[in-house]
Amino acid sequence: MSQVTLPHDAKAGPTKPEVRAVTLDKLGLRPTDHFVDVGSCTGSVTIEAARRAERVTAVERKPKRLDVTRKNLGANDYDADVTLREAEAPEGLPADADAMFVGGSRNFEAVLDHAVETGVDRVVMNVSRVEPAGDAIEAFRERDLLSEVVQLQVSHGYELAGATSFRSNNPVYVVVGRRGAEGL
Ligand SMILES: C[S@@+](CC[C@H](N)C(=O)[O-])C[C@H]1O[C@@H](n2cnc3c(N)ncnc32)[C@H](O)[C@@H]1O
Repeated sequence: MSQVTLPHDAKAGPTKPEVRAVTLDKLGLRPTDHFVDVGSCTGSVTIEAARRAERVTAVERKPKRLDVTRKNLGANDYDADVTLREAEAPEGLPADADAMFVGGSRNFEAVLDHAVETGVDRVVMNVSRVEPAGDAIEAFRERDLLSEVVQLQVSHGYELAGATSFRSNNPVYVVVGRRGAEGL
């Protein structure tokens, strides 16, 4: 399968490929799944999911960014039935999702409530700042969703004076939830 290509940019930028790889692994998408991407922005996660799941709903509050999702989807191959919704979640969330990625953190507690109420099986939320990460972990725990927290620190090599040095990205906290999880 070809790499995800993102010819259209959005201010918030995509979830980085290495972080997407771990995120998608933790979501454990199945061919029959309905996946929902909260805060689709560039569509990078939407596209990856649309290659794995049967149905995908992408929800994005900013119309210009939803347009970027649409255009980047158009530049990639995928098999899923994809629905795009301009809404601020929990508004616009489907009631029959199996797996959910929370890439946009507005109203995340209400989004998690919706996930619990509608029986979403797997929920992953990515957070890059420490205090919001703590809030997210606590919110998952309170809802019996908390299964795992992974801190990712990705560095890319570059040539420096004839040798290889590394430039590091900010750490990302991947909060992994499963319905009825027993906690950490
Ligand atoms: C960090 S970006 C997500 C990046 C995305 N995963 C990608 O690869 O391009 C966060 C996005 O979520 C959107 N957002 C934040 N809270 C939201 C909500 N409650 N509902 C819908 N969109 C939301 C923002 O407008 C922004 O575009």
